Amino acid sequence: MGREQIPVVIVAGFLGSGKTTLLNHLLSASGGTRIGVVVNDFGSINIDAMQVAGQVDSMISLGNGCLCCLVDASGMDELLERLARPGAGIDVIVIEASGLAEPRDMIRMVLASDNPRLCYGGLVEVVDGAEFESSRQRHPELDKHLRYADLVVLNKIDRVDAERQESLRAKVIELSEGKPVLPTSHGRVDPALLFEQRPRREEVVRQLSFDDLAHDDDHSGHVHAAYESVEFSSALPLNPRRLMAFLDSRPAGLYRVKGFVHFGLAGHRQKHVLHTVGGFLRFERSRWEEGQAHHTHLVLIGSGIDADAVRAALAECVETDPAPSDKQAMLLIAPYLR
Ligand SMILES: Nc1nc2c(ncn2[C@@H]2O[C@H](COP(=O)(O)OP(=O)(O)OP(=O)(O)O)[C@@H](O)[C@H]2O)c(=O)[nH]1
Repeated sequence: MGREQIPVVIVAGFLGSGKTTLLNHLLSASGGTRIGVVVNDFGSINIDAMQVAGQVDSMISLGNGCLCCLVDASGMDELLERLARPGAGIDVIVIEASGLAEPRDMIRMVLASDNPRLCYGGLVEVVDGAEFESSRQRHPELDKHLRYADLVVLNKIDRVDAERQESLRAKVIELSEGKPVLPTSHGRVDPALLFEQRPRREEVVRQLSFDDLAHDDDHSGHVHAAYESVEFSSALPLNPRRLMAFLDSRPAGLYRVKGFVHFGLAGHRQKHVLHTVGGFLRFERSRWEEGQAHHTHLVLIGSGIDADAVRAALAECVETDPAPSDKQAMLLIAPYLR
């Protein structure tokens, strides 16, 4: 079986919003997941400490260049190629965009990559909750950045009065057009939201861990970003038309869908691995493991989603025809097949 694809997650956000803090949190809470990091300003990341802790296996610095200026997609490809080479053993790549980067260009560069080992892992836009209104006034383009986000981390919520938090969140949801918005402090997002977590590898000698090195260990009173996770399984095949209708109209708050689907149509009985991040959708055909019963299993993750409604909508996608023959329906899947 081939290696799983490596998601490339872009962390963007205005200057000082907390991108580096979020990245440091992901590194310290990643367990055994190996994160390859691309940063273009390493001033604030304590690289020596991370290397001591064995948390960062590969790090590529772009010095003082702005990442979004690398518009030549092949340049980005090369950069990602180095982190994606099988020998590096990297599970996920996180690009920390400089505060001035144009998120749309960053997404385009990642999507343009033709490296089959990589997949788009989403744009995480970090917002400084405390400075939100004043930053918007000075930089109206920030509103647009929110629209491109797959997930918005509403950071520094500890600096926002309790009575203002709800209206602030509502405003960010409105500007991001319904994207999942997670209020946090110190970027404490559950890494499971962004990538698969692996158990800590035993060979990593834990003399000194990043947790030990991190300065603010006091988690009391900190907000942990809340999200919902829904699981759906079916031993019966799914109807491709109905599944595509569900995916086309999925709520904006549904950040990720991952898993595999069984469409019981003759000629299309392979395992269809499904991966969505925000508005991005991809199917990949794969083989069922030896002896594995053909079935569907999906995990759906989002914020502000109605778990029962999502489950009910998926139940509606179950094939009712005992001998499905609508092969045309697979044409709806074809544009998303890799
Ligand atoms: N009170 C508070 N401070 C925070 C929070 N998150 C980050 N900070 C502080 O805000 C400052 C900026 O955080 P960074 O993580 O460096 O922000 P950044 O987005 O990487 O900044 P640039 O690289 O300059 O764009 C640092 O002093 C952080 O310690 C938070 O949730 N609450």
